[in-house]
Amino acid sequence: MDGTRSAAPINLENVRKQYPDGTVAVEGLSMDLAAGETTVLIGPSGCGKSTVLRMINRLIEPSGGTIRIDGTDVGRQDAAKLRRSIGYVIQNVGLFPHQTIRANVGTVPRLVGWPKARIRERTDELLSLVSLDPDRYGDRYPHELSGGQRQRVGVARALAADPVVLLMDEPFSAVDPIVRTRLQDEFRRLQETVRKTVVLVTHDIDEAVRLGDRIAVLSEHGRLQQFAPPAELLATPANDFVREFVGGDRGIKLLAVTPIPHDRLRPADDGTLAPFVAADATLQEALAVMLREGSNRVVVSSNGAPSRVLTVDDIVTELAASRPAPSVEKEG
Ligand SMILES: Nc1ncnc2c1ncn2[C@@H]1O[C@H](COP(=O)(O)OP(=O)(O)OP(=O)(O)O)[C@@H](O)[C@H]1O
Repeated sequence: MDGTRSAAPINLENVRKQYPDGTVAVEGLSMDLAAGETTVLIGPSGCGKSTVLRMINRLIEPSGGTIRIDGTDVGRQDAAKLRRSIGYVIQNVGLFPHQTIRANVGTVPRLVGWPKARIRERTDELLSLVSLDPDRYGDRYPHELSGGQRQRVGVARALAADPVVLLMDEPFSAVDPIVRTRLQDEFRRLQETVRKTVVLVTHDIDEAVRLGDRIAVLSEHGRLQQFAPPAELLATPANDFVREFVGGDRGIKLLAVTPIPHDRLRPADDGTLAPFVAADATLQEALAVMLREGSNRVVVSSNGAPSRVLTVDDIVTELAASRPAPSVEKEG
C-alpha cells in the first residue's frame, strides 16, 4: 500500500480465528476480493462475519492464515498505520459526541498530520458527497443530527483520508426501513464515484443484493458456501444452504438485478399504447409499472433508437433463461 492507489485488492488465505475461550469463529476461509468492488459478507447470526471484517483491520488478530491487502501481509504492518489506511463504519457509528461533525470527519486526516486548510476542504467535500450541506451541519454536534444523518457522517469519516479499503459492519441497520433504503441508494452512488474496495457485513439478503458486486454466503465457522455476483447467486444457488438463505422469493429478487434485455425485444409500432419505462430500468421496475398501470406490456424508451415493447411473457422467458453456472461451489 503506497498510498497512491484509491483501492486495493484483499486476499484471504486459509484464515482462521479461535477466541481465547476456545470458540472457533472462522475455520480456514480463503477468498479474493477485487479492488474497487463491493463484497458483501452474509450469513446467519454468529457465523463469523464481523470476525472476518475485524481481522482485516487487525482489531482482532487471526489465529492462522494470511490476509493481504495489495499483496502485503497485514500482520507484518504497524497496526495503527494499517487502521488509518482502512475506513471502518459500524452500526450506530460511534461518533465522538463532544466534537463537531467537521471535527469528527477530520479525525484521521488530523492524526496523519494534514494541514488545517486541507482537512477543512476535504471534510466539506465529503459532507457534500454524503448529501449533508457542510455550512448547515458542519458545526453541529452528533446529537443534533438524525440517525440517518449520523450514519452518513460515519461514512464520510471513514472515507476522509482516502483509504484503500472500506469496511462496513451492518452500516445501515440502526435506521428505519425508509431511511435505510435511501442510505443504500446514496451509498451506491457514492461508491460509483469513489470506487473503494468495500467489504460490507449484513444479515439482510435484500441489502446484499442491492449493494454487492459479489456476495459471499457464509455458514457457521465462516465456511464459504458461495461467492458470486447477486444475479448468479439468485439464479443458481450452489446448494440447499444458499437456496434456503436467499429465500423462496429469489425469482422476484432476481428481477431487481436483471436489466431489460433490449436485443430480445420486439420493436414498438406507432400505435402501441402502453406506459413507458426508462432504458436502464430493471425488470422489477418494468413489472412495477405494468402492475401500477394495469398493463401487460411497457414501451422501453431508448435515447433516439426505435422504441421496443417489453411484455410480461418476456419477463418470464428472461427469468427462465438466467441459469449461469455457479463460480464457487462448496459442500454445505
Ligand atoms: N470475543 C469473543 N470471544 C469468544 N467468542 C466470540 C468473541 N467474539 C465473537 N465470538 C463468537 O464467534 C462467533 C462468530 O461471531 P461474529 O460476531 O463474528 O459473528 P457474526 O456472523 O458477525 O454474527 P452477528 O450476525 O450475530 O453479528 C460467534 O459464535 C460468537 O459468539
